[in-house]
Amino acid sequence: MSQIPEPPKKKITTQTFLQMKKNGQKIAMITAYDAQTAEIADESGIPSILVGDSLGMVVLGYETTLQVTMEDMLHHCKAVARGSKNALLVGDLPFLSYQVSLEEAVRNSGRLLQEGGMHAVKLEGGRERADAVRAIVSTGIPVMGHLGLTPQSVNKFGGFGVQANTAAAAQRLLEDALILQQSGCFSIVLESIPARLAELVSKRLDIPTIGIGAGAGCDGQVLVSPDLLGLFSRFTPRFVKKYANLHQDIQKAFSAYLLDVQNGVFPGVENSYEMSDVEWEETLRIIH
Ligand SMILES: Nc1nc(=O)c2c([nH]1)NC[C@@H]1CN(c3ccc(C(=O)N[C@@H](CCC(=O)O)C(=O)O)cc3)CN21
Ligand SMILES: CC(C)C(=O)C(=O)O
Ligand SMILES: [Mg+2]
Repeated sequence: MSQIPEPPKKKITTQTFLQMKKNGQKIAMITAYDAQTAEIADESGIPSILVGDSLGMVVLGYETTLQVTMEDMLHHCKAVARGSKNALLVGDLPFLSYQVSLEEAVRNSGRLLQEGGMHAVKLEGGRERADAVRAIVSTGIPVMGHLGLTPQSVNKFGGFGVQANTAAAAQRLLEDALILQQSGCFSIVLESIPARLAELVSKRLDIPTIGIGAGAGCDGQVLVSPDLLGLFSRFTPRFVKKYANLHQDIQKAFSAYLLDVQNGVFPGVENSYEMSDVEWEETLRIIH
């Protein structure tokens, strides 16, 4: 077999995102919250990783994303940054970190880059966040928008249901998307909206849309990694496709380990350490 090394994979930037849309190349993104997952994503050639505030629901055990803090996000952003080499890293701004003032929005975005090792930030909302987007982008920090089902507003929506499924709401979402683009966003997540609306919005925008529950007409897709791995099982949104059944696999492994321990089958000699007979004889001689 030839031993020609693969050319080093190039670092993905926000410019790559824009170029991929121009070239009609679909953009794949997954969430990650730890170094190990980020490393595997990188090995797989996934061009972009989102450290989502879904962290709160899939890793930390909260019912919603509202409890997630900047400190939580930074802790996991740092881990992902340590595990990733080439992916464009986007950090979610948690609830209350960008809404109170433009100063806080810039400060907290900067922290995700300076301390967290991210390359860009994501925030939820449309026209009401245009000033925040402009302030952050003017600092040199790329911003990804997020429209449709914005989970930090779950208490306003009354649940995690589909959004923008009326003509008026669809028109408003398109307007918000155009405002976010105008305000300087390099990309927008479209979550849980009708597929044909997402396709229309994607065609109207120059910046790439990244869909989750928004159909095949988006410029890219994002999924929560424990969802696509079949690891998270408290609920499964319609938009999730499971590419593995890790929940079941891990449960089987744990059960097998439990049985082995109970039956004295584990550890075997192959999992144990020994000392030389000479040292052992000496040990028995000096201990009583
Ligand atoms: N594991 C996980 N996956 C996600 O995609 C995700 C999170 N967590 N946490 C943050 C947000 C919340 N999201 C959610 C959460 C629940 C539904 C859901 O239950 N959807 C149902 C319909 C619910 C309804 O109509 O009220 C579905 O069948 O799709 C969808 C998106 C998306 N994000
Ligand atoms: C679902 C994605 C878009 C997200 O915002 C998250 O993981 O927090
Ligand atoms: Mg999020």
